[in-house]
Amino acid sequence: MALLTQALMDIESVSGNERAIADAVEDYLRALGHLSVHRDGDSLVARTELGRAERVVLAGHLDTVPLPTTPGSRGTVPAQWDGNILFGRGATDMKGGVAVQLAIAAQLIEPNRDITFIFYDHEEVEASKSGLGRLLRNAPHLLEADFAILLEPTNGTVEGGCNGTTRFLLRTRGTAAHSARAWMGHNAIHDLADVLSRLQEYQPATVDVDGLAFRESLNAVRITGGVAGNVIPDAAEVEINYRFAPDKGIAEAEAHVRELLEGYEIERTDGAPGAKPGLNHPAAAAFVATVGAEPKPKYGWTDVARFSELGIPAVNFGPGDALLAHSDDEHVTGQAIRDCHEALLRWLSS
Ligand SMILES: N[C@@H](CCC[C@H](NC(=O)CCC(=O)O)C(=O)O)C(=O)O
Repeated sequence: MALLTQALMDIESVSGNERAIADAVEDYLRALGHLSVHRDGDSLVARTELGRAERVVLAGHLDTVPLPTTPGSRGTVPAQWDGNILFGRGATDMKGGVAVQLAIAAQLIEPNRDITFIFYDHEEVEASKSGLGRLLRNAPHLLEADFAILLEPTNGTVEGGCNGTTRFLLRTRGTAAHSARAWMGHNAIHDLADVLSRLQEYQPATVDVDGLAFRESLNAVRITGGVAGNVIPDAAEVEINYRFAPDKGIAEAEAHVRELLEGYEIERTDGAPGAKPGLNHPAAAAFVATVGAEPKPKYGWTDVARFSELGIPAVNFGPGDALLAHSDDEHVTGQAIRDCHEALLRWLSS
């Protein structure tokens, strides 16, 4: 399984560049012969059609965040082994999970529930580009199910629900002038100092939702401004990302950010609501009991939100430590991948 993970990691698939990995996954699924396979762009749906009483989705995205830029980082492509630890982009988020999906697709010809395997593009970027969203528009019938498991990294436990995420552009405007005569202008970059200190002083909340403690985050994630080394900048822009607990929706999250940054020009550019854990739903509760470990909250955003919106109970359960996701040091152990695989295999064949 770790070698399958490595093979997937060796195919660079930063969001927008999923064609090669989708081709490889499609060839693999079609060669199995027992699944009905549907391709939509760089997303794939492969289903058993056994007429079982229940259908479960096992879903994972094929894309990754960009490769690290710091020289010497090990969370890059191709993957590399250090002892029994596999380093590289996508190790935790989430090619280990995709490898588990593929292994189960090959091994379980007669599972106890029908399985819909979904592999999709463009998860790590703005919600409007999501391959899963596109699948839902183009072929909603293929996604129908009683329960969904997202193989996002959860380190041996179930992570319930997910935080919501929303992004904003805050703009300041000044007056351009020669930087040797700065008093003739107004520096738009300097105006961001107040914005940055409000963000730095902000104390993010931890919100209890259905017994799980969701930690929120509010951060500047990108900053731009300035046209030349001798011009007072007349415009500057900071991108802000707010991760908010699933007790609130996008409108409430937006109002919170606008209140904190009152007085500034702000545009909301993206937003995806979170999902409450829903672990008291019978299907989710039964799965949590099978896994056996104490469930935790999912701090990142995942497509459990999309399935929950569709009325399909969903949880996160996949190999690797989410704390390493998107880091320059992304890695996963072979054991973590095997443990996740065995737990799912047990649940789908007992
Ligand atoms: N449309 C969203 C997509 C963001 C998805 C990404 N998810 C993860 O990293 C899950 C891994 C984890 O936290 O366990 C995210 O949260 O950034 C967006 O626009 O941000």
